[in-house]
Amino acid sequence: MSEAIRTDAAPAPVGAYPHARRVGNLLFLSGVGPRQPGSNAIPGNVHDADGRLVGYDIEAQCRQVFANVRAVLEASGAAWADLVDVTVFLTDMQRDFATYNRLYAEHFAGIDACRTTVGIDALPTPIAIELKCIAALPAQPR
Ligand SMILES: O=C(O)C/C=C/C(=O)C(=O)O
Repeated sequence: MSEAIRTDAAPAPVGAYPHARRVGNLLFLSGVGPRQPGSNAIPGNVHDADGRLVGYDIEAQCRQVFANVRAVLEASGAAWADLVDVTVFLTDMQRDFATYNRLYAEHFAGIDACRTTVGIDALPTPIAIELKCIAALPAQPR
């Protein structure tokens, strides 16, 4: 069984891809950032009068990206506890790792998902964090 999942509860993809794809009991999530579903606003981003990004709040972005991952999981019939592998992309590792790592620990306590954190130059939208997740659903349907 293979099924693509799309939902209005998470920010719209910025290209030709679904929010997730389920293959058997494995659920592969596309990369998701902290844009707000329905508006594309990015929590904590600060712009100058000309609209240029002059600062951002990594804590607000972390909380929203975790909420967006949860929304995709729930739209797919999965739960936060089903996460087994998480890849995290940060555009400013030096500035943001400690805050992100603290919030990650709060959200993933008891989950024991594997994790990899990668520093990168940029993401397709002006965000500071993106998550790429894999979940394993229980064998029995919920
Ligand atoms: O969700 C975003 O804001 C940006 C993420 C984009 C991608 O992961 C992609 O285009 O592949």
